[in-house]
Amino acid sequence: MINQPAIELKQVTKLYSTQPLSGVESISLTIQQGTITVIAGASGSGKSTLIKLISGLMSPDSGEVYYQGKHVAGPSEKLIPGHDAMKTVAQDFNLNIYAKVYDNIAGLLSNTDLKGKQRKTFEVMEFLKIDHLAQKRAVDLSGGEQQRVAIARAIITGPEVLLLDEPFSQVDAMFKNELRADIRRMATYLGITVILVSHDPLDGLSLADNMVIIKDGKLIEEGNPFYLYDHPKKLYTATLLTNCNVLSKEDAATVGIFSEKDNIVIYPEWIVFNDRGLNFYIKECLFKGFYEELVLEYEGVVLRALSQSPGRYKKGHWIQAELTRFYDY
Ligand SMILES: Nc1ncnc2c1ncn2[C@@H]1O[C@H](COP(=O)(O)OP(=O)(O)OP(=O)(O)O)[C@@H](O)[C@H]1O
Repeated sequence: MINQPAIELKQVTKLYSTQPLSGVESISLTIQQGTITVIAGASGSGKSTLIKLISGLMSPDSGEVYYQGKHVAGPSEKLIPGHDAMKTVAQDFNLNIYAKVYDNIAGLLSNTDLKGKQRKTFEVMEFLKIDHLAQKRAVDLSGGEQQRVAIARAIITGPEVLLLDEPFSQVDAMFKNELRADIRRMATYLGITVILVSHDPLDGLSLADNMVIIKDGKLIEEGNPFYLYDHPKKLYTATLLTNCNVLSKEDAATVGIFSEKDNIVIYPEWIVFNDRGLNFYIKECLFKGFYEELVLEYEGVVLRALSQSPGRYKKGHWIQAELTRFYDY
């Protein structure tokens, strides 16, 4: 059910004794049951460490992880590490690559009820649209198909929480959309709480109920993706979620924005072409399909703007553009 905390992290710290120290520090986070949480951050920011801590595959140095109000036991407290209600799909998929898809999935169920085992395996394969691949060896599948088999293996035993480590890293744009839809179906129809980590937050914008931004092992900001995109409290969030322009206060003043803060952020879509704006020189027109990115210059200050009329503006021409919004940090 939505709006019941499934997972709670209280001041969780796990530091590796590297120089400088790395890991995660003092992370407090609440994850509601049946929701999709996307943990986004650059490579090395601590995302994989965080999901290992949540699922009990690693113990925190300090702080506590709770699942449904109960302490999550770490590897030293359990014979088989990992919380029984949680399953992780790691980046390497962990498949038996020379075995058939069917056996990769069915092999996780016991043989006490063979008919039930077959039925359940086909149910899960159908749910993930891989039933036609049942007799193929995993090694002969595409990366996207292997990913689905890995997810099928993870959900066949009915976990309550599914953790996905970089599920979008090896798949093309078309498959990303299908994968997003599958993840949403698992949360909606199976009631699974999904936590996924991605170094590219744009992968998660349309999927996440809650987005968590981490940087250098610290939780920077979290919230609904729409709100985070539109009202980032931190410069880092703005630069991670958007391809924004970041100006110094001096450059901002040149284009008519006055602030005492050091960084002035202007999203490309906040630059509007009308006759109220400054007269910019068009340095570049970069065709992107249904839109164009224009690189504009005004007295040495360069800004990227968007045009939804490809072909309309030309490199070397001039254009009037108004900067309608900004944030300062
Ligand atoms: N077992 C370990 N021993 C020492 N340092 C580690 C260990 N595991 C991770 N680290 C370091 O901790 C930091 C966080 O690593 P982690 O794998 O959690 O980050 P990540 O955000 O998942 O990165 P990526 O996106 O590259 O997978 C990195 O600097 C990494 O080098």
